[in-house]
Amino acid sequence: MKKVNLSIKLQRLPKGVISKYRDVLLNGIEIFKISDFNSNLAGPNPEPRTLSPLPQTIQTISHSIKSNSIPVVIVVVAVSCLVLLLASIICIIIIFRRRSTEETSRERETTEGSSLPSHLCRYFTITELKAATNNFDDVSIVGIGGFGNVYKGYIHGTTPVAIKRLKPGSQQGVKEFLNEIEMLSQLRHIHLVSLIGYCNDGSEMILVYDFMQRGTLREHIYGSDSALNMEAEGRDRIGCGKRVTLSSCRDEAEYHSPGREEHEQPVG
Ligand SMILES: Nc1ncnc2c1ncn2[C@@H]1O[C@H](COP(=O)(O)OP(=O)(O)OP(=O)(O)O)[C@@H](O)[C@H]1O
Repeated sequence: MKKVNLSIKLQRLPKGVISKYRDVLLNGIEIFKISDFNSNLAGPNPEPRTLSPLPQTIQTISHSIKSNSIPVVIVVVAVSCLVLLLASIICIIIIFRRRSTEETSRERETTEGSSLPSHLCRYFTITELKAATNNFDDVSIVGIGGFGNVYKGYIHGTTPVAIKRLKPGSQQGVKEFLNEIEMLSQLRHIHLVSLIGYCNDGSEMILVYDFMQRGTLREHIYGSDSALNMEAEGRDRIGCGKRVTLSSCRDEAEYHSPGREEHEQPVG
């Protein structure tokens, strides 16, 4: 039998430590023999476990703190899971909504522009053109023609374009709009302004051209003020000159639609 010196120490609780056993008196001590793992009491005592440096009371307190914090941890984890779940649901809803909106607008674009040659020139949405012209701000207007206001806008942030927006009650209508798109999207010539694209969202009819920095042929030859005060005779001459220019263009152009109305083109 292994001899072990046993000692019992009685002392006051350290300051600040609260225990429900504070007033307990030591009446007696019971000493037990510890059985081994086979419940056998015959052998020597097993090696005593190294005691924790903390007194039992402190262990009890820390244990009670631990057991108190378990529900808090559970609540925190549960709330975090709930928040995560809600966030994922919201994300999924947003993604689905965005996808369905994109699909709807794509469908609208294809149905509305189905009769138009979208493979030859680009289809712009009204949102893109609003962004390009600062919501069709009057400050962006560079000219007014028979079709409507012509705005200077920027696509891809830097590329300047002329945006012709059909005004309500314009003399030119759907037929001219379609004719312009079909003809100009197939006709490319160095001396003719290029049609980049169009927009037909809702009731909008908008044409997007290369922006001609130096204005129209008329403005280029006569200046913008003189063009406004031109005599009828002068206008006729320009009309004639225009036809000459266009007929020479026609010879060089890749394609010319026979139904195309000849009119003045801005110059590059
Ligand atoms: N591609 C362009 N680049 C720069 N300015 C342009 C462009 N197209 C038009 N403009 C400006 O807008 C004004 C009006 O042009 P627009 O072609 O609409 O008039 P229009 O000659 O009456 O033709 P239409 O009758 O076909 O509308 C022009 O005088 C010009 O100042």
